[in-house]
Amino acid sequence: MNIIRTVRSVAFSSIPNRTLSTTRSLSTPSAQYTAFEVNDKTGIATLTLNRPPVNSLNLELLTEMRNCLKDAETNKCKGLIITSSSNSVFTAGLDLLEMYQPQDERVKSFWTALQSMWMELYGSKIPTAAAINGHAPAGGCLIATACEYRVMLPNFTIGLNETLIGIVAPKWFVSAFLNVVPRRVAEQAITQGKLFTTAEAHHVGLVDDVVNTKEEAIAKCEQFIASFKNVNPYARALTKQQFRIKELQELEQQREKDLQIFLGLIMQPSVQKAMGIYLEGLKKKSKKQ
Ligand SMILES: CCCCC/C=C/C(=O)SCCNC(=O)CCNC(=O)[C@H](O)C(C)(C)COP(=O)(O)OP(=O)(O)OC[C@H]1O[C@@H](n2cnc3c(N)ncnc32)[C@H](O)[C@@H]1OP(=O)(O)O
Repeated sequence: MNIIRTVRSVAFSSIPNRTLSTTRSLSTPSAQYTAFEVNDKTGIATLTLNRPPVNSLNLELLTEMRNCLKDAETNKCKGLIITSSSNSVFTAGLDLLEMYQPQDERVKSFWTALQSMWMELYGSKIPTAAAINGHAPAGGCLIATACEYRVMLPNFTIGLNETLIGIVAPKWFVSAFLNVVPRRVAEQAITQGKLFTTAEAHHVGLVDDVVNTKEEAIAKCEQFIASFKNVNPYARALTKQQFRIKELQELEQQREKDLQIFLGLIMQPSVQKAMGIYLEGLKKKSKKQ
């Protein structure tokens, strides 16, 4: 196995001690919202999202994620697991504050960073797995469906709920969802903005397995990655590419158009109003708790 020399990480207390003896993480001053570790024994990288309270995906977090994904692939890690440092939220999806009353240049960089992160994850040559240890609405579901394997803890929710906020899930969000659930289930769920419970998600195939603890979820992801141990990585990567190249090329060729569609949509006064009301509702709920 290649020895990893460049690993981006933020040290934080929620990394279980169990992993400390066998994992390595090097800090970079710019990594604020992620921890990135590589297990020396297995060669598997773990990317932990760590932007309290709900890991909402802002420009900086998306940029860090992309850098970690690139590092994992460049350093020929055996696979990559994405999880969260929170006990209840995998990620709350895109940071609504990036899209509500946005600044022109920042919102463009934000969307471009999301496109880049998704292309890196969806097109990754190495096996990818999501240990979904909390709620995963919208952008959270996007990250999960970009991975090759998903395992989830009970009593959380996952799905593309954009229509409930008055926004529209872009085509590439839908394509990845369609890879894992039947078309009819997808159409009904996405138009309704349905968030599936863990049990429902398992039933329709949106998640592959359900386990009770984060440790078990990581172990399941490791098992999935280890299932490729006798497979030639080059042949595996090219085969995976055959399944995913269409969506990747479509977005690559239409990045600017996709950005303009996004801007056109979120800048509509009615969409801004709906987003403002939704955010207000979240804040009221949060104060009551
Ligand atoms: C063309 C446009 C396409 C765009 C595609 C969009 C994709 C997206 O991802 S849009 C985002 C969709 N996300 C959601 O709808 C989730 C909203 N959040 C929740 O439902 C809940 O927060 C939760 C279930 C994820 C977690 O619940 P809980 O642990 O109870 O935490 P709180 O609700 O109390 O939230 C704490 C704190 O965080 C703020 N917040 C929550 N989600 C977001 C978010 N996505 N963006 C920004 N901020 C968020 C919430 O307002 C609270 O803030 P404070 O009141 O200031 O503490």
